[in-house]
Amino acid sequence: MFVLVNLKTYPCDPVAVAEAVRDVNESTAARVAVAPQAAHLERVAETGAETWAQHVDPIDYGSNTGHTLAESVAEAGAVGTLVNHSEQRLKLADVDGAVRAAERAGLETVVCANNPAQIGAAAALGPDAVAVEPPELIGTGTPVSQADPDIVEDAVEAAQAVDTDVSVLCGAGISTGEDAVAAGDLGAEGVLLASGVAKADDPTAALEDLVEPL
Ligand SMILES: O=C[C@H](O)COP(=O)(O)O
Repeated sequence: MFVLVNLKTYPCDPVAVAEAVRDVNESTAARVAVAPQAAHLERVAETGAETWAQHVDPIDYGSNTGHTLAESVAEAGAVGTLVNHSEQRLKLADVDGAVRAAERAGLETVVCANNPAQIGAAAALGPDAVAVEPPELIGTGTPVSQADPDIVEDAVEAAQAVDTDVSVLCGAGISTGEDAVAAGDLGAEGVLLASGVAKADDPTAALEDLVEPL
């Protein structure tokens, strides 16, 4: 199972969390990665943790002030990127453009979406994976895999109807190993989570608990 820890803009120490991700990744069959803010990518990647960007823009080199270029995050050490996170929504054409930009830079992609219908549309754009996240559960500590299992199963069905090569992750409120196992039982191949680790008093212990049954 893929466990992707998004640090958002939480006031945690990104290097300390990345070191925990690196160490936990070595002790589990799960694949564990971390997505820090763009400004922290290089320092996080230097820890040896698998490092993802939180966003890239649908742009190429040129006059794009304030945008995030896929090649630059790859150069900073990212191996993948989220696209269209609920907190960084894009128009459909821009989701497509961001996925193409990420591919151009050799980045793996996870396109986020709110519901199964959007998951089908996202899967049609050919990312490596999609992640279904009901916005109302994000940051609540109420796990989508237990509070709304139908949305996960329907998202898996919607993605597979479009492209069986696209993996499905789920996110929102995931914080324990039990939540992640429930996600796997519903057909998800991974989980996308944030507050359960980034806001934990002891991120290493939180991660160890999360991967323990995986
Ligand atoms: O990117 C992560 C998701 O938005 C889930 O956030 P959360 O684990 O704090 O609910």
